[in-house]
Amino acid sequence: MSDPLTHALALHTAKEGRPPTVLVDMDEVLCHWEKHFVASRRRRFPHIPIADAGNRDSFDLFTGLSEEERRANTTVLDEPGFFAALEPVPGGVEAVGEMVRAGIDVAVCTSPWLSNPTCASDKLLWVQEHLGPELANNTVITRDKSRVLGDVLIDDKPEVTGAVQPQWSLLRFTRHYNRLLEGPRIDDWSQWREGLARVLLERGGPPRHPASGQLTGHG
Ligand SMILES: Nc1ncnc2c1ncn2[C@H]1C[C@H](O)[C@@H](COP(=O)(O)O)O1
Ligand SMILES: [Mg+2]
Repeated sequence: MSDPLTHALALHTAKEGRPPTVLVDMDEVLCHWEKHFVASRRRRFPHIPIADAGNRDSFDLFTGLSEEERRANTTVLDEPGFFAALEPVPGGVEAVGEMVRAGIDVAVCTSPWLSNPTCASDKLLWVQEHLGPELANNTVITRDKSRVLGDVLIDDKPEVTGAVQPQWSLLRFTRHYNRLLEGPRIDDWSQWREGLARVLLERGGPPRHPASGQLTGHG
């Protein structure tokens, strides 16, 4: 008997006539954005206190801050090179490689910090360096992930919304600001197989013939 992911991939491929497309977020999913932010902020502005990474309840960095704190945060986030220097989240690079080897169509899907002049190119450099040129080719940089086609989006943002109804299903990557929300999640990359299998199986109905769209296995 096959494991749940192999089973889910086979069902999806039989129904859709193609393997699933999995979109993978970068900040706080593939790379440690918050840790780098807090360290840079303490280095640049040692006199302005900031909570340790992992201690904010709100996703929004600017909620309830003084003008001085806002300016300090913006200065750090706007620094050229900030987004190329992030450490990988353990297991993420390996998980993406395993997905590709399992035949999954993987694309990186990430939002830029628009006021940082090198953010988008730094994100591409990060993908190229850690995941290789093929994944760099398959990287979507957008402020609106609802417009990106895919079956599953792995993301830490509490609610990923945009201008249209997304086609993908969200598989949450657990972080402190999303830990109380309902829905499928993985707590770290060691859980990606079970998490992805669950979301794919929940999305799939009975298999359909790829060419005719007819239900299969019913006489
Ligand atoms: N936890 C966060 N709080 C505030 N802003 C964040 C957080 N994680 C990422 N960001 C910023 C940094 C980037 O500009 C975008 C990336 O968003 P993502 O949803 O990870 O693509 O938002
Ligand atoms: Mg993120």
